[in-house]
Amino acid sequence: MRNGGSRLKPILSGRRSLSTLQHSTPLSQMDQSEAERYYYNPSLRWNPKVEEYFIKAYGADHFCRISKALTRPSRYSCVRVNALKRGTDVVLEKLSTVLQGTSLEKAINMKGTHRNLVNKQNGFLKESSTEQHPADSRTSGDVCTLEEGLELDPIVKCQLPGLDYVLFVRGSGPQQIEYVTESDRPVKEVIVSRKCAEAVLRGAQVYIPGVLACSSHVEKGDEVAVSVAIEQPSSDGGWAVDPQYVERSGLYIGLGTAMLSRAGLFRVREGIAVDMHKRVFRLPSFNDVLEGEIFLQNLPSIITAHCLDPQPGERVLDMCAAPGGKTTAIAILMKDKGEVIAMDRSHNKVLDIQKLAAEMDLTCITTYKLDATKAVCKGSGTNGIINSCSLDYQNTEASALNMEDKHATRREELNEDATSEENACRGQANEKIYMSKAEVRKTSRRLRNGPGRNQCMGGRVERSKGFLPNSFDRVLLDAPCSALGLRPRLFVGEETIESLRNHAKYQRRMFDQAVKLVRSGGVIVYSTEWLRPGEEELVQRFDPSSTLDTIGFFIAKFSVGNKDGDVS
Ligand SMILES: C[S@@+](CC[C@H](N)C(=O)[O-])C[C@H]1O[C@@H](n2cnc3c(N)ncnc32)[C@H](O)[C@@H]1O
Repeated sequence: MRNGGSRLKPILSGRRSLSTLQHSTPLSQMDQSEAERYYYNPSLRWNPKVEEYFIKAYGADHFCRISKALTRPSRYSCVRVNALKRGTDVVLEKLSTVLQGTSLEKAINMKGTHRNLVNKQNGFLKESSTEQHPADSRTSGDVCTLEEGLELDPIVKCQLPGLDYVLFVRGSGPQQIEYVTESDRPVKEVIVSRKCAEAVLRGAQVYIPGVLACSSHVEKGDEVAVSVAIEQPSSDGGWAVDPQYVERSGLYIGLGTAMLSRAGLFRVREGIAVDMHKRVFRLPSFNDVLEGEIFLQNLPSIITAHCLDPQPGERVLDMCAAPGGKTTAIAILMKDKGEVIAMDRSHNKVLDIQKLAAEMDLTCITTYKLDATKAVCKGSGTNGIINSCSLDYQNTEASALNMEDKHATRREELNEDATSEENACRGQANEKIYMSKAEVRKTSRRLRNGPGRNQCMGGRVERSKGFLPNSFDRVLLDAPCSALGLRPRLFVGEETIESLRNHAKYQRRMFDQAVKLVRSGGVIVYSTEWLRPGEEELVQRFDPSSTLDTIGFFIAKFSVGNKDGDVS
């Protein structure tokens, strides 16, 4: 990859929110290096001190492999079936039909497999195929690995005990893609935010908020090459995204069809911007597929809820619950009987939990906006919930929040910030000689993540002042963390040694609250990322060649004794 450091433009140099990319050279006249930039091989940028620390801790080779593995998605998508609505076999058949009838079929390469769902064996739903596969020679009773299972069948059931409501859908990659046009003209381009690209690599389409820049003259229906704007070192010693930055070698994630003209991409605020038809990593998109019947979720997240082992009729607390993946898994395991209290610090995210619960037809979930570090109430009350008050936001600023909450919430909600403001903000960037550091940070974050949502989404959220000690049978603490370990990750430079350590300190405060909230004899499950200082031993065990969807995840289950003694 060429080093374009000297060609870096300052982050705020863009004149418009959606920059125009200029291409004038026909492909045939491009020099070799320019034509060769169309591939995918990003290298993960770390904070130098974190890199130094991890190299020392894990060894250069192991760390290099971890770093590379993080930039690639897993080779399958993991789907949790809403067992209260459908049986896994029914969903498996439905999914096969849905996938066969659409462009998703190509994505998972179903060709050559003649689906004839006949046999169930060892948890994998097997099929008769005209092609004999070596794994077919195994005798009844053999257990095949996930890799083998997916070789045989594009969709397989999980073999882990108790997890037969989990399906794996085969993907593939990296693929070689030809970025050429018939007319020998340079392919038109769309540059997307990093968060958008990470989702696309996992099978999503490119949505409008993720688009940062676009070639001129893109019309609806044009084929466009999609690349990602990743943070680069900036002149002030930090990191910055410049969607106009010309050095794009190794940052191409596929080809798609523009669903709108360039002008349309400027105008519209939501919807699909680019329908990806050639992906570097082929994984199906599950947008609008069997809504409410399935949920796309990483395997460790599913295992976390499973590990909590919630029982029907119990009272369970999910302390950092949004968007509600684990909350809904817990409610389903409880057969929607009992009470799952799902809290999150962010108003909008609480709405996400409500939306997901409604989509899955789950009624035992109650949501609250509450800071998990203050989850134990000080006063007394009934029913374990103190002084909860109801707040009704209708697209207003969160003016009713006190300042402390407001700051905390703002940090979380920066990713959800204003689309309309963004245009103005970036438009003003050139004209303004002075911008406060906060404004620069905000703008930089938006360039990185895409504009996201506009303030509060509107909707009713209950705000709780906390719960009584010993009031839950089980508590899940899926603590906020660096998420280092979830793949794909295309940039990790913002994590410093200090921030990685701070996650642990913050989590400790939440864990102390969890211990108070669970009753004697109850259970706490704590889950977080793996890659952080002080836990080298765990990381040594990680195999970067694994195809798992999460390469660093830590789950711990604590049985709480008589509360006077220790938690074990
Ligand atoms: C790892 S995510 C949780 C994912 C979720 N458990 C799921 O499976 O869908 C962490 C969540 O913690 C929330 N959070 C961060 N700090 C918090 C706090 N002090 N109190 C409550 N929630 C917090 C964030 O808003 C974020 O939604």
